[in-house]
Amino acid sequence: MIELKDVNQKYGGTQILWNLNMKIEKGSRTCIMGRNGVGKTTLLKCIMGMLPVSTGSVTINDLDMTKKSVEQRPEIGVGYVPQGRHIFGQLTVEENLKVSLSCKRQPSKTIPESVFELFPVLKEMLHRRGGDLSGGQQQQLAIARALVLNPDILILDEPNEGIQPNIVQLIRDVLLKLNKEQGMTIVLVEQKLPFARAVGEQFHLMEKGEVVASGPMADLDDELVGKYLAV
Ligand SMILES: Nc1ncnc2c1ncn2[C@@H]1O[C@H](COP(=O)(O)OP(=O)(O)OP(=O)(O)O)[C@@H](O)[C@H]1O
Repeated sequence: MIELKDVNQKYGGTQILWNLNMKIEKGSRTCIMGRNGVGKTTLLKCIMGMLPVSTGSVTINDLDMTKKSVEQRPEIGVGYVPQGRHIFGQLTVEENLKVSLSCKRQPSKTIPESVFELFPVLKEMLHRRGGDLSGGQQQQLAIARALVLNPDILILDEPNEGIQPNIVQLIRDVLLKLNKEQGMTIVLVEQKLPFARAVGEQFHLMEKGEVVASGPMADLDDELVGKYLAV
């Protein structure tokens, strides 16, 4: 389980997260939602150790994550697909995937075949430079790079931004499959309601750095959508 208790976070003098509390159950599919700028990416970066929390606690399976480095997250079984993908444009698809293998959790030096079963285009593009791939292919690579380490928890920050509909469907199917067949916990920051509803079982809705509503996805009704998501 991922648990955040009374988390405050500041960029310099500007406070972004305010006494934020959130629980994400093991094996769940959870969507974190909210309008632009409410602090969703900041929250994920705090979970990933990319930003320090000012006060409060972040635990994963009862381990205090505020004391662990970014590099220790994969060993604990946490995979991260950042907003904007951040693949290495000058490296080939194969090299991008192998970068992850340098992490201790994966004893093998071979890219698991399972990532190519999920994203067959990556096998075809294995020797192509990351920077030459389309946006949709880059996103598949970014997800595959996290999966190479066989995480128990996969955290994705708006994986569908600027992606064509057939790849959005593929990503949806992959996330559902990973959750159903491997029990992988899926944590998704998502602004698009249809995708969030298709993937998420649980939601947390954020506004101005706080969680304002949480529950099963069926409880995300028109009133909440109108109040906290509509633009
Ligand atoms: N490096 C930074 N320095 C200062 N302020 C920042 C920094 N990064 C983000 N912010 C501010 O923190 C607030 C929350 O940003 P964040 O990216 O976490 O929101 P978000 O909900 O993920 O938004 P989006 O949906 O647009 O990605 C915004 O007001 C943003 O301008």
